Amino acid sequence: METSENCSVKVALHIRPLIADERQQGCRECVSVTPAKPQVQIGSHFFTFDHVYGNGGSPLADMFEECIAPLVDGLFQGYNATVLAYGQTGSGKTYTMGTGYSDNCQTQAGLIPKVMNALFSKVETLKHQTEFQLHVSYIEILKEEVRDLLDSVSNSKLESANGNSGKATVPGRTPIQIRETSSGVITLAGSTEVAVSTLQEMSTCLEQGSLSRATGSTNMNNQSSRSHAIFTITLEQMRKLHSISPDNDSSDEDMGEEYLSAKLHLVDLAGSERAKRTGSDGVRLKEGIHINKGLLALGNVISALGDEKKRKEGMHVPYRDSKLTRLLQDSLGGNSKTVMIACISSADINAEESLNTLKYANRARNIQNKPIANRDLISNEMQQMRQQLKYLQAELCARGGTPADEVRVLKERIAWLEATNEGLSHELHEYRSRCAFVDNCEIDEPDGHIYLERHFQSSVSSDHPMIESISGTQKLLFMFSISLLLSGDDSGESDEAVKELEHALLQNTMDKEMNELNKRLEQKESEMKRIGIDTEALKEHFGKKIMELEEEKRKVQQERDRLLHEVENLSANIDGLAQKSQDVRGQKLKALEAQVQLQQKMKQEAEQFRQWKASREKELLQLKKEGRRNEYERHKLEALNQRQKKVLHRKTEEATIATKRLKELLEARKSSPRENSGRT
Ligand SMILES: Nc1ncnc2c1ncn2[C@@H]1O[C@H](COP(=O)(O)OP(=O)(O)OP(=O)(O)O)[C@@H](O)[C@H]1O
Repeated sequence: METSENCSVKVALHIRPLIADERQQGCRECVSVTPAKPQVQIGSHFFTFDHVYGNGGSPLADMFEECIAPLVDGLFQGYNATVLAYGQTGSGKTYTMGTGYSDNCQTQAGLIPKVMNALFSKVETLKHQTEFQLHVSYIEILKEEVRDLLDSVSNSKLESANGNSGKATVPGRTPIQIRETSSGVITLAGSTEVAVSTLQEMSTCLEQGSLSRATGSTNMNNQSSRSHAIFTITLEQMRKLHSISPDNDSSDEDMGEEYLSAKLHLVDLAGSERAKRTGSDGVRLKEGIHINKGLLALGNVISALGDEKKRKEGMHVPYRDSKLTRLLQDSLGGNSKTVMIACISSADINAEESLNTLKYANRARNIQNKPIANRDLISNEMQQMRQQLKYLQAELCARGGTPADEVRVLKERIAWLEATNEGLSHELHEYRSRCAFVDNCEIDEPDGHIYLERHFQSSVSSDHPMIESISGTQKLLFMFSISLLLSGDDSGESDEAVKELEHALLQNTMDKEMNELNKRLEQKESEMKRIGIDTEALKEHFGKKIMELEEEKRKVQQERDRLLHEVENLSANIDGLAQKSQDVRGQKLKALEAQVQLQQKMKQEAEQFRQWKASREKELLQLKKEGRRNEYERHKLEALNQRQKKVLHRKTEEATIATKRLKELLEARKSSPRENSGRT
């Protein structure tokens, strides 16, 4: 695949005009568009988007050409694309996308039908050079479940089961699973991919699927979409590649094939809604809750991706929070060119929801996608080579001259070099054959004339080193001999001249050698002389040096002895110090030991004291206890004493009374005999 380039999500705003219901309610428009600018104002808030359509902005009819057609073109270059319609319920998403399309109401054709038209007209123009294959799939996410809108079996079953289209999952049928390939591409396992080859076939798929989509009536929309729907067109192409000749821009050479594949997701989201306003309950309410949940997850993904700081910090993007965000993973922050169509109603009754949508869409503008052309590996390599070729051509242009000129010059130069090379090879060949011929001649002519001729021809120039070495008359003779030889004179004179020449050469060489030897001898003699003169001085010099060295040695020895002595002293000192420190350490140790013993003693004494104190306390307690007992006994005895005293007192009183009575009785008895005696 190609290297990616960053491209932000484009946002187009569609402002729906007031509908009949709203007019009846007396609603007013609350959104205004800044003239000639893609800017809107709602209350005190201003928002700028890539495009604004409706309500004073560009006409909605321009939306396809301005926003979507480039995506369709991109499909043919292998770029994935996504068109995403977002907005509150009843804001015009289905109207804009054209998912509610039917052949009978072409007037309201939304974006999808236009995409299909553009796609097939382009296929038609390119079909001669490219092989195309088109597939469509159509799914919806209803209550967090992915459903296949093109599965005729499930849909017919549904229809017969419900008497209605697409409202529940088919029992026994495996629900569509969302999978992620190793390269991070999101796929749907088990969804139907219908191969289509005509516009009619694709329209039928859209119409059939849209009929199967879950819709329902709410207070805010008669035909409200109750699910998020994704209509996906897959375009595969196999292109023939041709090289472009630099001379004329026509293609001339077949360069193999290129495979490209791209997907276009056309997403019609369910609208955000408030149960109070839609008046939904039961099933509708549950649907609404799921719809809002999915949209909230989408909002969180948009927030995470749209915040540059968070993005740079590599913050987690919660794609896995819902099926919707998982399916749109590539469309938001991934490999896709994405256009979001934010739909709002201009009615003041919807102002709050519209403001929310504008904020949501504004954040989406910050999302950076990384679209890449989906080529197979070989095609990709080819593409890179083609790009390299382009660069090289551009470089040639930059250096001056058109690439065609440059190429022509280079071609001419190559041709000239080839011709020169050929000439030189030819010459070489000739020389080789001549050499072979001369060698043969040498063998055939033992008198050596040809041999000499060959050698002297090459050395006939007077600045040849051999000739240079011959001086004066010899040189003249030599040159003369050669000229004789070369003149082809075959007489006895030439033989003599040759001999003379050889002799002269030999003599010359010997003279030279002799001279050389004499020179060297002279050199040696002068050297010997110089050495002989200097011997005494040298002896003296080295004697001095030896003395100096001896002196130095002596000094060094003295120094060494001194240092050794110092070291000994030091070691003795160290020993003394060590002894001292050992003594000090011993004393300290003793002191410490004494301290420790004292501490131990104190501890023991403290322990003994504690024990003694404990026993005394115990004794005290016992004594107290005994004292208390004694006290108790004393009280008891006192009480007894009191009681006994009382008894004694009572007894004493009784005794006194008895004594008194006895006394009385005795007195009475005493008096009675006297009376008796008196009577008697
Ligand atoms: N540009 C427009 N011009 C005229 N009418 C429009 C326009 N846009 C939308 N409408 C009308 O507004 C109504 C609601 O539109 P639509 O069903 O497309 O909304 P929606 O956003 O898809 O709602 P939901 O989320 O509930 O499915 C429809 O009657 C539609 O015809």
